[in-house]
Parts: sequence; C-alpha cells; structure tokens
Amino acid sequence: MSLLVLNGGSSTLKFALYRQQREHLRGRIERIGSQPQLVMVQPSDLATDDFHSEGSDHAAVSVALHDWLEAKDELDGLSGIAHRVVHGGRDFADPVRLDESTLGRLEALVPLAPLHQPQALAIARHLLSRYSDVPQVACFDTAFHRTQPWVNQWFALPRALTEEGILRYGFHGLSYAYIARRLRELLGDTVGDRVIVAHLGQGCSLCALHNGKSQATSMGFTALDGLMMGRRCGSLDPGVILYLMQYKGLDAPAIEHLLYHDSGLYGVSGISDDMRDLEARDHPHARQAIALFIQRLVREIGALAALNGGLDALVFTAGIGENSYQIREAVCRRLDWLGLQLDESANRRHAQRLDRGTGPSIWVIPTDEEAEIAIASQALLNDILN
Ligand SMILES: Nc1ncnc2c1ncn2[C@@H]1O[C@H](COP(=O)(O)OP(=O)(O)O)[C@@H](O)[C@H]1O
Ligand SMILES: CC(=O)OP(=O)(O)O
Ligand SMILES: [Mg+2]
Repeated sequence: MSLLVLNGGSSTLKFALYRQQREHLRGRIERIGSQPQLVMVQPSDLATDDFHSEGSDHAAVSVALHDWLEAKDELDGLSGIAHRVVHGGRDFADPVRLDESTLGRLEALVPLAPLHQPQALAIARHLLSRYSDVPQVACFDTAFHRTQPWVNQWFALPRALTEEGILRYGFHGLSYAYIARRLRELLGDTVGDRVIVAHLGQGCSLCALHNGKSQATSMGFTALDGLMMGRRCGSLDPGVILYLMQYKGLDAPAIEHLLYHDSGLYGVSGISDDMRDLEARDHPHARQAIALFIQRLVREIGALAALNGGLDALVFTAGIGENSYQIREAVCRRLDWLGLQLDESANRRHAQRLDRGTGPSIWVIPTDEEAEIAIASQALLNDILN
C-alpha cells in the first residue's frame, strides 16, 4: 500500500508519501502565489534543483510536483491519494471518496473557503484524470469541531439562518486531532480537562479541548474569524464591511480580497505576511503588526479560558507556534494571571515542555496534518481497495 497525502495550505502545498504505513517521503512547496520553492523534509538531502513549476498557483505547482515525483519513480504502484479539504460544510464530516458527485457538492463551499477549497479541488480534479485508477479521498478540517456544543456553534442571528447552516464550523481540525492524539500519548489522562491549543501558521486559530474533543474554536463559518493571521484580519466588526460597501463602494470580490489577502500581518506592516521577516526587521510598522498579533492572541486565549473555566495546559503549534520563542514568551507573560509560569530558557531552546512545573503546563508540539490524514483515510481506502 502506497499512499500520497496532499495538504494545501493558503501559502503551501505539503505532501507525504507513506509505504506500508511508514513515512517514505515528505516535503512542502512554500511561497505559493509568488515564488514557489520545493523544500524536502524527508529525506532532507534529496536534490530539488530539477523541480520546476510553469506557474505559481496551487494547481500549477501540483502538476510540477507530480511530474517531479514521477520522474523519480516515486509514484510507481500508488494505491491511494488523500487530500486535506478545509470545508466539509454540514454534509461532510467523515472522510469521503472524491468523484464527480462529491467534487460538485464540495465546490458549492468554495465561497466559504476561497483560499483553500478551489485549490484543493482543482488538484483533485487534475489527479483524477491523471491517475484514473487510483482512488482519492478527502479529509476535512471542519470535521473535528462537530463535537462543539450548540452554544459554541450558533451565531446570534435569526434562527432561519442558523437552520440553513450559517454556523461556526471551525478549521485546522486535522491539526487539532493530531495534537489531541499526541497529548494522549504524552500525558494519558493527566493532561486535564481545560486545554487550549494555539495553531499559529499562515492561518491561525485556537481550539479548546475537553477530553481530547473540540469544545470551542476561534474560527467560524469561514477561516477569517478569530485571530489575526498572515494576510487575514481575524475578528472584525461587521459594521466595517457595511461601511466599505456603502461609503467606499467596494463590491463583494473587492471585500473578499481585502479580508483574505491584504490584511493581517501583511496589511498592518506593509512589509510581509511572514513572522520570520517581521521579527528580523526593526521597522515600527513591523513592530506594530507583531504587537497587534499578540494582543488578539491574548484576548482570544482569555476568552476560551473563560469558557473553559480556567486553564490546565496551553499548546503551541504550526509555523509560528513551533518557531517563534518571542511570540510564546510575550503571550505567556501577558497571561501570567492564569498561572502560566514560562521557563524562558526552555522556551528559547524550543523544548517540548516550557513550564516551570507549577501552574498550567505549556507545550510546543509540532503538528502533523499529513499523518492525521493518513490515519483518518485508512479505513475508507481499505474499504475501497478490498
Ligand atoms: N522560524 C520561524 N520564526 C517565526 N515564524 C515562522 C518561522 N518559520 C515559519 N514561520 C511562520 O509560519 C508560517 C507558516 O506556517 P505553516 O503552518 O507552515 O503554514 P500554512 O498555514 O501555510 O500550512 C510562515 O508564514 C511564518 O509566518
Ligand atoms: C484553514 C486555514 O487557515 O488553513 P491554513 O493555515 O493552512 O491556511
Ligand atoms: Mg496550514
């Protein structure tokens, strides 16, 4: 059994190839949309200078990636392909086989995830024609949050809209499922009931876990809500959108572009959407963007701690959460009223455990959405193949 996993993020295409359920290859294409670059993680010394993409969007880099993998004979004997699809809406939670019918239904959700859904579906369509004998399945970011109680899913909108499915779905669920699994392995039942996970990547969100299940999350109907992100603003007074329409004449596509592409770290700094770039700059606008990012993070963690009735453990993950000791330090310092006591030297070393043994435990756990997709898709693929 050889399984290819594809995880399209807003700025990346991550991939992993499993043979007999063991990781054989892993890498990512970064900076999609500007200058795509292939980075191999496993094996890290595999030469990538023969990788070349004709275009810079997800569909083009996916074609180039498959050409490159085929040229290396890595896709010989491929038995299945599993994709991360961010929005499953109301109809999809469990992994599902991708065919014309399911692709059509998932396409209806494109307006709810314009940075992710069309890209993942375009890649799946290309691969369905390219490898017509290989079954493909989708695993959903929204699925993990189905366990949220209704009070954390409803907006205070007229009931008819709630009944239509205008709800807080939440995202990054494959990442949270993986972290919940790792916490169970590390701590068994001793982790405590009141856990908050901060997934801070290009997209950023928080999840309150209760017994390893999602209790509440900061993203909502779309992946715009909650924290400030690389290019997304996070929570926003909806009155701003009305003002932009009524007084500045912006139409829906222009507002979509503003909220998904021109805001966040990029919009505030005017420099970059990448935390690495901002931390390396001394420009006042870079400092302001970081300060605003921390402010929102502190506010949203406080909100989830209030819903949880306290905090037993705080976990940092994804690009910023795993790599920026400055962000972790600033957040933990501001949240010392919750009892957080950061071991600053462990934090600077990027150790796995960052607390000083008192108060809530503090962790850095690298996420692995690809591994979670491989696990989640296994039963369905076995059914299809047998
Ligand atoms: N060493 C680092 N220091 C600070 N931030 C980093 C570092 N490495 C990556 N990042 C941040 O992580 C982001 C990418 O996170 P990732 O979870 O890989 O993204 P995606 O959401 O596209 O899957 C980058 O845009 C950057 O802001
Ligand atoms: C849902 C989401 O924002 O995903 P990503 O962080 O991969 O862009
Ligand atoms: Mg991601």
